[in-house]
Amino acid sequence: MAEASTAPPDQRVPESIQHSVLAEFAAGVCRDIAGGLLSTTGDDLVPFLEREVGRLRQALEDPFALGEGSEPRHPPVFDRRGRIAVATNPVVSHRNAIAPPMKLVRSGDECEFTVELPLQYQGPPSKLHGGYSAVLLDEALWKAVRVNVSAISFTRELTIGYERPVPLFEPVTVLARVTEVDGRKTFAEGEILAGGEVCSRAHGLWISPRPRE
Ligand SMILES: CCCCCCCCCCCCCCCC(=O)SCCNC(=O)CCNC(=O)[C@H](O)C(C)(C)COP(=O)(O)OP(=O)(O)OC[C@H]1O[C@@H](n2cnc3c(N)ncnc32)[C@H](O)[C@@H]1OP(=O)(O)O
Repeated sequence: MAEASTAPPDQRVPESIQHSVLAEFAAGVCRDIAGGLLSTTGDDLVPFLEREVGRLRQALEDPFALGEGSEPRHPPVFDRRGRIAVATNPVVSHRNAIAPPMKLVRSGDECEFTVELPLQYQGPPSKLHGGYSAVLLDEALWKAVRVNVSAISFTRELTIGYERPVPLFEPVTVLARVTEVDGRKTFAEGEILAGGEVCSRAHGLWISPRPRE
């Protein structure tokens, strides 16, 4: 994820808001195509693809169809060196078609995210692939560390417990919090919940790299 820019406000956005909205809309269409390719077969396939391409074509021809005044969630920014930084994060970026995207709803001592996973994340039928549960938890626990510890840290260890399957096609909650800070080491834990029940638990260690000599 791109770190917030310290550039003056008039230099923060290197493209028009409309283009940023269009890019995020296009990422959404890509997500819908990715899911639709797994659930649409035979005679339905071509009409499905035509519909999705049509949505994109319409957005290109008439950007206002995307909703006047709508704001991009993750517009590119200039970084401290003046380079364009696009939010590439594969879990939370609205501009990355790979990301579901998982949305931050609360940030503080505990971080809370919500996400609804479509078919392209399936492991067992209608359930989330376990590796992807780890991806969601890694991101959420990293965020809790980022919010509560000043130095940027990287995941050194991550342990996941799978207690119940995580359902697809419905909102799930991901919670994360720091449990201990010890010098460069930060320990954190978190859970994925569906319908108020814990599905997966995680704990791990994040380390900020040794300062350069
Ligand atoms: C740079 C600018 C970027 C700007 C923009 C950033 C944006 C960033 C966006 C990222 C968004 C990603 C969100 C999801 C999070 C990821 O996915 S992060 C990516 C996955 N993780 C990685 O690639 C990390 C790979 N590992 C590494 O690079 C290095 O191991 C680390 C983590 C930097 C640590 O290296 P190190 O400083 O050499 O660590 P080391 O000296 O071995 O250990 C440090 C201390 O921890 C202790 N320790 C090590 N392991 C353990 C353990 N298991 N238990 C207890 N203690 C331990 C050691 O004994 C040592 O203790 P002391 O000797 O200090 O007492």
